[in-house]
Amino acid sequence: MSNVRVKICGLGTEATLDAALEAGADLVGFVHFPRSPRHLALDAAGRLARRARGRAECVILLVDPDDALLAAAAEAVDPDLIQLHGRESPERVAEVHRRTGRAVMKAVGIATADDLATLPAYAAVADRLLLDAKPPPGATLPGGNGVSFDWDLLAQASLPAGTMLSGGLDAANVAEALARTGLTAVDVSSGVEVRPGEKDPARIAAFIAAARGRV
Ligand SMILES: O=C(O)c1ccccc1N[C@@H]1O[C@H](COP(=O)(O)O)[C@@H](O)[C@H]1O
Repeated sequence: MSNVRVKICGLGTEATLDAALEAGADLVGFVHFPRSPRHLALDAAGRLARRARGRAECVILLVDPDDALLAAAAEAVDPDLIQLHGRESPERVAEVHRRTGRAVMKAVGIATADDLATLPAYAAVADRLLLDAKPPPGATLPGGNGVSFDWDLLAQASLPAGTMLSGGLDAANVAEALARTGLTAVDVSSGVEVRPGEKDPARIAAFIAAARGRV
């Protein structure tokens, strides 16, 4: 599917950012969450975002940010999208949009069919939804864990256009994930790394080619 939109998340260097842009990434993500091996200070994320400007949408990933962090991230990174990957309520998602004037992508963890019940409330206030696996027991991160959820749960769900699929995707499974869910947008972090936090240009290119059905 050549119209598939791809986000590469957790980029941390100019070289890997350039690799993602050259391979045709539609969105590039920068993680600001100190516990993550992909954590970037806001000024570093801002430098990479300026490098990508005009070539891809820039996303700053935050987890349960307070108002001060939101303002600092908007100022330093000037993101096209703020990805909220914590326990933000629908009311908080709406408030983040109102306060920053930025588009907001809300990540929602999916483990069982019950989790789909929360989606309409988020869809009403978020500019985009991103569906991720819930963290496995003992995980210290709310995302970026390289684990998938049962894609077939989405068969009965009515999802807004542009909803992104994430969680444990890689070049070997992304085509099947797209086919099974019917979604047309994907996000990857661990699946294009050689070790946590270290992106691999060859894996980034392979992932984007596989997502677009070019292999
Ligand atoms: O990537 C991280 O370090 C991260 C930290 C905190 C919250 C979310 C994070 N990443 C997001 O998690 C999903 C799935 O990642 P993976 O491909 O399974 O590793 C993705 O949306 C990332 O943006």
